[in-house]
Amino acid sequence: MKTRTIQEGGTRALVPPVPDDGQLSISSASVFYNPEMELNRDLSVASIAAFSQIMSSRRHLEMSEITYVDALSASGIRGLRIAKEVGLNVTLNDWSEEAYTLIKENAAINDLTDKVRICLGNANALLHKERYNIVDIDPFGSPTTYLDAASSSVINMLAVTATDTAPLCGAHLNSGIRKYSAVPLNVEYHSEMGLRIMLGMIARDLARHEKAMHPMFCHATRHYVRAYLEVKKGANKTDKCLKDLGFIAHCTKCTARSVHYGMAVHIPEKCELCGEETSIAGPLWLGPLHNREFCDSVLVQLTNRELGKKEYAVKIVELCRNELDIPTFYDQHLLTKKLGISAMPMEELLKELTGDGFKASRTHFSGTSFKTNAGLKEILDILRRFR
Ligand SMILES: C[S@@+](CC[C@H](N)C(=O)[O-])C[C@H]1O[C@@H](n2cnc3c(N)ncnc32)[C@H](O)[C@@H]1O
Ligand SMILES: [Zn+2]
Repeated sequence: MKTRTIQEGGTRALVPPVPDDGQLSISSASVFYNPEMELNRDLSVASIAAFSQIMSSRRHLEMSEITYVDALSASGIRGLRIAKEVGLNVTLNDWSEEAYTLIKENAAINDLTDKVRICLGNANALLHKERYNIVDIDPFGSPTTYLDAASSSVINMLAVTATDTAPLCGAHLNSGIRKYSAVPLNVEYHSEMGLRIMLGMIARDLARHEKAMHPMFCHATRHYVRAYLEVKKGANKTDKCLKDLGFIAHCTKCTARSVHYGMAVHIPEKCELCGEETSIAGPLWLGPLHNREFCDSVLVQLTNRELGKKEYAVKIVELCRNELDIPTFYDQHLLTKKLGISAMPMEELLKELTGDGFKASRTHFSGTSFKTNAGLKEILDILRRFR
């Protein structure tokens, strides 16, 4: 296979050349390497390092005693970075023979041959057979077909990427329903919707194995969503976790929304504000997306490392750290456009909301979005005040 050398963080790797048309697709390269995912992998290194450090100090473990698997490795770059830059006991798996050969070469050029285990086989077979402290599922497309096996395998942390943003966000509705056993809505907070639909699915998969999840840090970009979830075993913990599943009722006319916790709940059919019929999304995850202390630890890890996408990564984690635990956000531009007035500076808007006694924060989802516990009516009153 023709290859070129790339460097991410402190790790080098041989990867397939960029296709002639510059378009990356699953069929254009025999082994998939996506340079756009460097940010995702930089954040993985920092997040998994932060989590492993917490584990190692709580349980008096050496980093090399903590097991990590990248069940879908491709060139191996993700897992090799975790081995080299974090020092965990890493297993890399892929079912493609070409990927397997390339991972071996990449382990060798990083002096990791004796330190990592490389497997050729089906990710689900491996994960149903073996237990790992940290399980990473980073597929091309939807992670759902790996979630049962990953839930069976995981002991402490599950990290999951989904790149099928159109089904997740309601743009391809039937595909979303088929893959995630849930109804997403293509609304202005569709990126958060996608993340919460994926998390809802993961919570239900883990629950079948009597495991509960606690999101530590989750983020969405235009091309994917990614979640780092602490996992705990036990029926009671799992029952408690499932209480954070539910539905969102959204009014497509005025954009008011209400959240309804539970799997069998009564959801009002009419918008409480304008009386229009609501659309229902779910079941999805309504609980927190981030743990503040964990985000602080990830920030320390990012600051202390040489990373290609460090600046952007820090910005995302800082925004996530300060995001309110509220399941939807508003887009200021959409609201002011509807009102026919111009938008106010975001800091001003947040100051007005907090001045009126509400909580308010920016979000990492977009520069024009904000979260608040104020109702739509109160938000519109503030925007009109500043027209
Ligand atoms: C998106 S790539 C992985 C990218 C990699 N995690 C990274 O960060 O660069 C997905 C890989 O999964 C492999 N794959 C797909 N289905 C699989 C399965 N059921 N078992 C094992 N490998 C599989 C493909 O061969 C491909 O190399
Ligand atoms: Zn309404």
